[in-house]
Amino acid sequence: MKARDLVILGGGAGGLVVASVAAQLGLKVTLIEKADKLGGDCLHYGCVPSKTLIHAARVASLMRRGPEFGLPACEADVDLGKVADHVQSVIERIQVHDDPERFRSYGCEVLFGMAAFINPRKVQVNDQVIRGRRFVIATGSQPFVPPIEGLQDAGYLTNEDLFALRDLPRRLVVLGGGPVGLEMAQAFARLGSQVTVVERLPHLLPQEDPEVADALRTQLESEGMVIHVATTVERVSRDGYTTLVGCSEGLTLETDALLVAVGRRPVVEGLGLDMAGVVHTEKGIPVDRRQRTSQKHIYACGDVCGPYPLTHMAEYQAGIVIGNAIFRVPKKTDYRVVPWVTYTDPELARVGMTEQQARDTGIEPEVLRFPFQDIDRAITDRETAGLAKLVVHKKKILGASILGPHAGELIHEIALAMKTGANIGDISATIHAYPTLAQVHRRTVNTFYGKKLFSPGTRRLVKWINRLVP
Ligand SMILES: Cc1cc2nc3c(=O)[nH]c(=O)nc-3n(C[C@H](O)[C@H](O)[C@H](O)COP(=O)(O)OP(=O)(O)OC[C@H]3O[C@@H](n4cnc5c(N)ncnc54)[C@H](O)[C@@H]3O)c2cc1C
Ligand SMILES: NC(=O)c1ccc[n+]([C@@H]2O[C@H](COP(=O)([O-])OP(=O)(O)OC[C@H]3O[C@@H](n4cnc5c(N)ncnc54)[C@H](O)[C@@H]3O)[C@@H](O)[C@H]2O)c1
Repeated sequence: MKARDLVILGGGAGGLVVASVAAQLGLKVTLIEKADKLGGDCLHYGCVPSKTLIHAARVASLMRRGPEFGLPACEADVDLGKVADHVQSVIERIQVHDDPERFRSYGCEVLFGMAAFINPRKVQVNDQVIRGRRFVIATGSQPFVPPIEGLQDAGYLTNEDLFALRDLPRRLVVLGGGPVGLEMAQAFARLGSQVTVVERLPHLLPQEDPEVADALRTQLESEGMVIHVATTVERVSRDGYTTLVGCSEGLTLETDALLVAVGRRPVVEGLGLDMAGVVHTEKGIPVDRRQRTSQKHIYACGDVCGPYPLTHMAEYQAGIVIGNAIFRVPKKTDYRVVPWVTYTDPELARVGMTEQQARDTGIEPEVLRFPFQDIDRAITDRETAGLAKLVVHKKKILGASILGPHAGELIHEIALAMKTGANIGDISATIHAYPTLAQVHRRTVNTFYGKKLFSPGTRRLVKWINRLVP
């Protein structure tokens, strides 16, 4: 029986980072992936295909918007099969980084098959049993499909089959107004589907600041999407090729395709976690701040443990695992400054607290806002929808929500300010190039200083100085 220093279950974002570093440091590492290729959800069914599709749909939208720029209008005659081929080609291009041979060249053993613990020190894959000193569970998550009457019989799509569609559905109902639902709803709407979103709660993106989420909703509706919030789907049925989606308040939607995007479920089944003595629930595997499970030699990272089901967080947690399991230093997670982005157009980016979250901790924050309609670069690009909103206390930034063009890039200036303890005065004092979208940060913080600068007190002071000093 083989004995390894580190055995990793799952070759997605989290598992691959740990495998690559551990093998290059000379440890005996085995990486086990149940699919027939490495890369996980992000590469095959998540970030990469979704962002590629979003960009293709944006190009279609820009073609249509030609006259806004003095150019001819051009209605894109979309062949979804060709778009799907393009999406696949991008996956293949990025897949090169996750080629098993690359990992093998570092000395990492890569095995394909379903891994399961048979006891706290041993994992079985196919007919092999592998003994390990330490383990990392990085098995990710899968789409949660709610128990709605008739849904299984009527059929539905999830992110696992959406990107393989070759025919554009004329009508698409999206169940769930979270990041997956909204990104895909807008992309399909721009490619030509009539899209309706059904969200159970009163606001889209319920984890975001409602003011900013509602501004995004207005924008999506202006593009022709129909959005029902505070609406529950009660039953789904099929009538020939049409799917009937029965909702609360007697609303029935007719559609050609139904996308279920109501959240994720961590992959904990079939892993032999009971045999390993690893505590788990259907919400995932609880870990401490060093990413250790209830068995201290078994670590977990990524969607399987949360709390942020995002690729950059799986990678961040993988770094904590590397610190603890490989370098044996007690490195701990710190979630005070975590940025994330919903890649709608405009993008909605967030870091730190919302206004309400700050109030909930007993702080009375200063809230600074600035609209993109007054940012020159947004005007030149005709991308003026949205605003930046900063939540500030004693000049320190507690959080930010940005809805606007390239908000996902812009949020990182705020993330860096928060991480380094820079205050709004530092942002105001930093020269920002003209005309960039990043000027929104100076303009936002200057709404704070503007009030003080042009106050009656300062005006009196200026008058007085100018009288006294010749
Ligand atoms: C549509 C969509 C869009 C997304 N867009 C973004 C985005 O823009 N930005 C972002 O940050 N995040 C995004 N995410 C989230 C992101 O994909 C996940 O957070 C990320 O993939 C988590 O990485 P992971 O390593 O935990 O899991 P995964 O990448 O899913 O990897 C887990 C791997 O474990 C394997 N596995 C499971 N069970 C076993 C077993 N028993 N034995 C062996 N192998 C096993 C799986 O096959 C899989 O390859 C998106 C998700 C979706 C669904
Ligand atoms: N841009 C990104 O970074 C990105 C993109 C996609 C996904 N993700 C990650 O994947 C995770 C999963 O995304 P998601 O959008 O599937 O889940 P989510 O949990 O973030 O959002 C699901 C939405 O569906 C709603 N909902 C739940 N049950 C419902 C029902 N029965 N009927 C109608 N609405 C219902 C919820 O209120 C919520 O608004 C996210 O939390 C995120 O971390 C990230």
